[in-house]
Amino acid sequence: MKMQREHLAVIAPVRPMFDECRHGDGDALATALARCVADDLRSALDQRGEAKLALSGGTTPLRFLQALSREALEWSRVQVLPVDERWLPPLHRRSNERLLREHLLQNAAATANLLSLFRPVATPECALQAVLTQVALRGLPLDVAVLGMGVDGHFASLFPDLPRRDIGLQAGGRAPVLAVRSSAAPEPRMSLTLSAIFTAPSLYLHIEGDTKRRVLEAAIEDPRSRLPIRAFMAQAPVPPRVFWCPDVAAARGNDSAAGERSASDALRSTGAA
Ligand SMILES: O=C(O)[C@H](O)[C@@H](O)[C@H](O)[C@H](O)COP(=O)(O)O
Repeated sequence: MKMQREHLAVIAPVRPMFDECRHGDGDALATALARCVADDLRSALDQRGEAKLALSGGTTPLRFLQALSREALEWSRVQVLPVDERWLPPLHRRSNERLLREHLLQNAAATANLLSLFRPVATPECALQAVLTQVALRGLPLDVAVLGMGVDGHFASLFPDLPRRDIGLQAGGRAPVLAVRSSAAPEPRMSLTLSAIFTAPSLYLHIEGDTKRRVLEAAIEDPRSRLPIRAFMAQAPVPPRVFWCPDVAAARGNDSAAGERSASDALRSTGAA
């Protein structure tokens, strides 16, 4: 994979980057990120009369989504889509669609339009062509993409054991959506690929805790790293803006032993452990 070294040079001074992107705690981080994303959406609405926003699931985004839902803008002209979906019914507690409906599509953002990556069929593979067509026609190009990251260095549902890295983790990958099965995920997934995520001129990475910081630092500093987040940071057409706060997660107990194990596996895989 060709690494854009000049780009890494931009973000490579990692510790200063973490000084710049550091926010006191999860609440301050969520508010700051919501304001930046809302400004990006307003710019897109001013320029084109529409805006397209891709958001991650998981636990980190909750306060961010709630803060974003309170931002005043023309939400009825905003298309929101998950960067990935667990292959579960939209009412399931682990559904990312449910997360967005419950935490973003409320308050000012109640009128936003949600593009689902889920279809009521048995597997993501069965729905892939339909979802791919809809994402290509209605979801892209994005204006803003906000990614999270697992302690194993995954983002979206692009995990370290992804078999089709050429499609999922190459900027020039031939498909915007991929059906994913991974030993790291309890259910099959549908995920945007880097080629779809990179259509956004505004890229954000939203992470909390020192464990994720160490994984990200190691991935940025090691050109041999095969962690998915390395593929994102190294190929991004614009420098991703990292929003990070220190170990709030540890205080909440999110940096669990399992999380530490995955992180040390990830660090070992980059030779940084
Ligand atoms: O569907 C998902 O789970 C997300 O899209 C995923 O990529 C998430 O961003 C990371 O797993 C981090 O999750 P946490 O915020 O819960 O650590």
